[in-house]
Amino acid sequence: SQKKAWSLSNFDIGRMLGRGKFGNVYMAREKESKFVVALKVLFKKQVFADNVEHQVRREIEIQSHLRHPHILRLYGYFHDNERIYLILEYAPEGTLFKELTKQPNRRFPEKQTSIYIKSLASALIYLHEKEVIHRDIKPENLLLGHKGELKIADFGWSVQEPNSRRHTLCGTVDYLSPEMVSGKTHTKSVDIWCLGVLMYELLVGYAPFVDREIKETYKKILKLDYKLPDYVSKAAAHLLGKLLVVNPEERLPLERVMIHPWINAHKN
Ligand SMILES: Cc1cc(Nc2nc(/C=C/c3ccccc3)nc3cc(N4CCN(C)CC4)ccc23)n[nH]1
Repeated sequence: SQKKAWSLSNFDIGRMLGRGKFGNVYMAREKESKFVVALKVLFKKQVFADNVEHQVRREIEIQSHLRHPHILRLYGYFHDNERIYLILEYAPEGTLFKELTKQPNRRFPEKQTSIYIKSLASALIYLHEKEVIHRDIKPENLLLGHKGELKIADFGWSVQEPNSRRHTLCGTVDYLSPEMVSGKTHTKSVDIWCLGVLMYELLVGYAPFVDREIKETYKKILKLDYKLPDYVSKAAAHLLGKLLVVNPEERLPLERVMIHPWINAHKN
């Protein structure tokens, strides 16, 4: 809800948090309230050059109406001659990508992974109810709140962390679903595939179909060619087998993910 007309003079700008394809993200504080936000700056020249202006409008329109504990808030936006500014919720614990690299063996324990996956599934159910799909939920686009809770933070932009591990400009191909690799349109079910790819990456430390050659990754995706290390539990392997399914119609519905035994094992 764009109640107030914001401008740069309302904010003290802090440190740069990350470098995006269309501009950078800074910590900022609203002067009157001292409320800390993240300010995402998009350069109009870059946005128009890449002809994504309609996408920016759509993303702002969608994101500003979403209210969910695991989806990063967009509080408002404003622009000047050169830039568009998005006023975003500040997530104080950084990106899941960074947290993953800090873990022993660069992978999360199964209990922690199940908590992340359950949060994401509930956010995706909410998004699907609002007919919003394909939030590319890779670790670079997931942030952590002050209690370490997960927040989907993407606007559909491929954001490159300063030392991001994936250097393809359009974001990694590791998360592409078979239907997208074969150029079909994507439906909500693409998010269930991406949830499976993310679950694998958090448990193992790298994506299931990763390869040096993009063409090889595509082949592996289409053939469902991935290996499960033996330390992955049977229950986790069972859920992965229900998410990483080539036929979009056969993937486990998100409501079923929420009640899967592996997801709720940490309850007891
Ligand atoms: C939109 C947003 C970001 C955000 N918070 C943070 N973003 C990014 C990195 C952001 C980024 C942006 C563009 C491209 C790549 C990364 N890094 C962060 C790093 C943080 N720290 C402090 C906590 N440390 C454990 C890790 C480093 C804290 C918040 C961060 N809240 N809301």
